[in-house]
Amino acid sequence: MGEAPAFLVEDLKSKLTNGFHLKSKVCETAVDIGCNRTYVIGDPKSESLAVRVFDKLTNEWVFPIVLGTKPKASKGHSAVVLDQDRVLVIRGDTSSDDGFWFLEVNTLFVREQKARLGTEVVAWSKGVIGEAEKPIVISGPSGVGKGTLIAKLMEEFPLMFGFSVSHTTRAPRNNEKNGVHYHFSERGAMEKDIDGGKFLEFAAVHGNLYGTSVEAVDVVAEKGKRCILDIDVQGARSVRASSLEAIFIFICPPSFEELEKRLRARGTEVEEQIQKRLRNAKAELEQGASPGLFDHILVNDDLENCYDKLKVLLGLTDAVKTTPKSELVHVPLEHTGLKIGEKIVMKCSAAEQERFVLDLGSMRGGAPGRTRGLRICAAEELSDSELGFLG
Ligand SMILES: Nc1nc2c(ncn2[C@@H]2O[C@H](COP(=O)(O)OP(=O)(O)O)[C@@H](O)[C@H]2O)c(=O)[nH]1
Ligand SMILES: Nc1ncnc2c1ncn2[C@@H]1O[C@H](COP(=O)(O)OP(=O)(O)O)[C@@H](O)[C@H]1O
Repeated sequence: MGEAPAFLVEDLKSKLTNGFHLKSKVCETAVDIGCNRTYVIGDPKSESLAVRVFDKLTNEWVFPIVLGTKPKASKGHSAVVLDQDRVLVIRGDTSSDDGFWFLEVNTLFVREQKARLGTEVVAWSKGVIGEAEKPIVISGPSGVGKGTLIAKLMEEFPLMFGFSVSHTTRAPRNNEKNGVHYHFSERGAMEKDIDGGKFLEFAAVHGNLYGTSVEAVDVVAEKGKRCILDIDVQGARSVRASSLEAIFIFICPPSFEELEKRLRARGTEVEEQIQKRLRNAKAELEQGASPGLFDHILVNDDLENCYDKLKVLLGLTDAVKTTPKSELVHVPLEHTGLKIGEKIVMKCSAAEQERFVLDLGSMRGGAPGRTRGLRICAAEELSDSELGFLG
């Protein structure tokens, strides 16, 4: 594979000196990161946001493994280098809740995956406007009442909460539906997806494999709902260490005897499994008390009482706060932009008067999850010199 045709790469590069310009119908862009690599994004044929890398040291094209939830195809996009770790890709002709995507090329997550997979890796992370409500992690020993409490939340607030459907190698219980309670999986297939970086966390629990896929969390966020994860203490530790900021709640039984009584009364495990779960419960109860792991510990004695406390923790008792959805804007196919510090000043073609600022100053998170905290503000918030660019 010879040298990239210079006209292709040069033509495609965002003109970074004074901003970047998307000529309408441009389905391929190129940006330089570092002195040896040009990242080419897009494919004119399929309009997909495929990624390939031209390595100037070897004069070879590199086709990386692409992780994370991928953006949909786009009739045109623009690309601007934010720093040595990520490129902002703006999909034209979309609304702002699906318009801003981050191609991560050297973040900690990408570097970890490169080391693990031993090959070139990039990862997409979808930009989320505003501060989506934090996900909620609920842990506790088998039989304590996690599922019961979560079911009550989902029933009372169906539009607010979404359940992160885990994968597991455990066999389904009589009342459990595949894709609803769990994605019931073969161990081999699940391990392959874990190796492919598709899981936020996974753990061996009671002799089975359980895991939360990135998609499982994104699907809930995609619906604008608050994600609830029912995962064990090992999973809680992994999420605590990840870029996914969450609220961590541990549910305790009023006594060990009561826990055993509930587990037996539920009638879903055979004796051997009950014994295993009770043995594990002792360790889980200790873990639940570990400093800095869980934000809240709730004793599930009387169910209604515990449920009321859970709602207080989640701020559900007073008039439900409707966080004002930040103004969604339309990102037209043809747009021009200028990166000024942590702001992207967007100006649209003459025909469209939209002009707005994408403020990245408080963005955080990232692949394999989403990049949150983006802010859209009016151009009027700009200084005169910044406005000067808008003409
Ligand atoms: N780490 C992790 N644990 C999970 C996940 N899904 C379920 N678990 C935990 O696995 C344990 C067993 O779950 P399950 O077999 O449904 O039994 P239950 O606790 O009696 O409902 C529970 O502690 C769950 O919280 C997951 O995606 N990741
Ligand atoms: N506060 C409670 N008092 C008595 N029984 C309860 C209480 N909470 C849950 N249960 C019952 O205990 C059993 C285990 O509850 P479940 O939600 O399946 O626990 P987990 O999901 O933590 O394994 C179920 O039969 C449930 O109806």
